Amino acid sequence: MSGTAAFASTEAAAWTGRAPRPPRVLSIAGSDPSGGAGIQADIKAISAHGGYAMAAIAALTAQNTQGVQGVHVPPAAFLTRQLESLSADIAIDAVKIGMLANASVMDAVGEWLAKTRPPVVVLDPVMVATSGDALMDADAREALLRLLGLAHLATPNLAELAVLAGEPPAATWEAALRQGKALAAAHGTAVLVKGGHLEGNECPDALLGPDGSVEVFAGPRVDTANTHGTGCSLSSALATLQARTGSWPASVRRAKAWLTGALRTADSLALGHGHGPLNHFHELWGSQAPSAGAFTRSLWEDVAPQREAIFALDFIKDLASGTLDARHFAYYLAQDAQYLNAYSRVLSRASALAPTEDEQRFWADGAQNCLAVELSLHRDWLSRHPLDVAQGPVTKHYVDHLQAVAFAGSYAEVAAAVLPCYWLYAEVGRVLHADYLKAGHPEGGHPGDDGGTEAGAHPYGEWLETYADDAFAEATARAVAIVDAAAARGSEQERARMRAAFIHSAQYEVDFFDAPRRHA
Ligand SMILES: Nc1ncnc2c1ncn2[C@@H]1O[C@H](COP(=O)(O)OP(=O)(O)O)[C@@H](O)[C@H]1O
Ligand SMILES: Cc1ncc(COP(=O)(O)OP(=O)(O)O)c(N)n1
Repeated sequence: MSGTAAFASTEAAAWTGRAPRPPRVLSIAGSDPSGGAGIQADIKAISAHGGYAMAAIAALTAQNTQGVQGVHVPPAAFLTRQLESLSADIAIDAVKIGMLANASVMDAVGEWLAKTRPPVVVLDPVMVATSGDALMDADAREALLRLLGLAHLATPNLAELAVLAGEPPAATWEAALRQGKALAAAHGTAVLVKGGHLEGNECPDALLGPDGSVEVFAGPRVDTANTHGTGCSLSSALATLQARTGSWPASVRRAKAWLTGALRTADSLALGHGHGPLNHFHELWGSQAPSAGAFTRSLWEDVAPQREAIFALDFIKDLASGTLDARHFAYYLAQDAQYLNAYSRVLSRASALAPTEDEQRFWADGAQNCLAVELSLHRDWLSRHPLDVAQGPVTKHYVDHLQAVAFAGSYAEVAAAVLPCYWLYAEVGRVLHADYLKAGHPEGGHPGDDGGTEAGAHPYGEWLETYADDAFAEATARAVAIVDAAAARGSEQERARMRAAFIHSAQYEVDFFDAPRRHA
């Protein structure tokens, strides 16, 4: 989706906490006295993302982790009084809307929004609690749709999406995306389709623009029953991050990484007997520093969707089978040469920031190797497959991201950002090389120096052999260990930034392998 370039620069500012002042974020929602969802969750999520939280209470509930025992809706006119008191005095940077129980409350909020026009409005169309209890009157759909037109982003779960779309609940992710696209186009509002209620190991979300744009955010499904308030917390985090970064994709990426951490550590709160709350302040409260290897193991698990995506790419499958279009291969090499040049500079930055001489030397060696490989690409491959290509969009975005981290990030963050290039490349090399040998190709059974293909030889055999290089595997193991050590020394917040940088780079690795098919 467009906006990725803008994302690279604004995101770094958001992550380094250099926003000039906290955005003022208003939640208009219902109260959950157990603190897991509603206003209480919103205030925590806004605060966790550096916003100043305000709240106008649209409903009171009696609820706990097991269900909703009662709902009281104050008169809509009193909600209007709360809203007008606020906007008469305080400039509001973002609004998150949650539980609005009936049409008159929705219309009151709609009137105030139309008058006030806050710069960011996120609508989480709460209808039913995780426990299954109804939180919205069944006849309020039309009023909710009117409100949708006043929001910049709506964040329905699959059941809510179906109600808004006027269709049965989507049974597949593809069907949900179709419903989300139609809703976004019909109301001129971006829609975040959420995969929380899907089955399987993955938990994707997708940002659908009213212009038909689609950006999918992969994420692992966390195995926990403590999911009370995920939708409330996500939408509040998004409103706050959007006010800080001005970029929806950047906000979704960051909020999702945070939410995954909040779910991962939710069980440690051990609250109630039903669906307990998320750990909103997992980045602030910290936990014990991770034990050796645990941090990078969790990173590896985080990027399971990216690893899977790489091996599902036509580029990788065709490279392995030898059927890859020579033009695509040449494009890949040309981009790789350009990438390596920039990557070398980022490794030099890691070297400059390194806390020990040993690590300083390790990254400096890596930087030098990149330049050597770049040179050999030009000498050995690009001279045989000449292709005059400018820097492609994926190369640019990947390099922008790395440079943003190198410019503004700590040593630990830079190390985490450069790690996927080592680790995923080594993994691809390991798997492709093993398949290559399994298919009966002998070591050294590659084309001659003239670039011609000998009968029966794999056209990319030489390439695949250099891919599975023992020295590179060793360097990868060392980079992994360095990242673990840096994570153990860092704070919980720094580890969260490391994780975000790592996941971000891993996604660019996928895009990089897919770029020849899209741009060659
Ligand atoms: N078990 C889970 N593991 C990881 N992410 C989850 C899990 N459950 C929900 N999410 C995420 O929480 C957010 C809310 O999603 P969802 O549960 O679909 O909506 P709601 O909370 O409104 O019912 C989404 O970003 C979704 O991907
Ligand atoms: C007051 C209030 N607002 C919203 C909800 C919904 O929260 P939950 O059931 O956890 O569902 P998501 O927030 O995950 O959509 C609620 N229970 N109470």
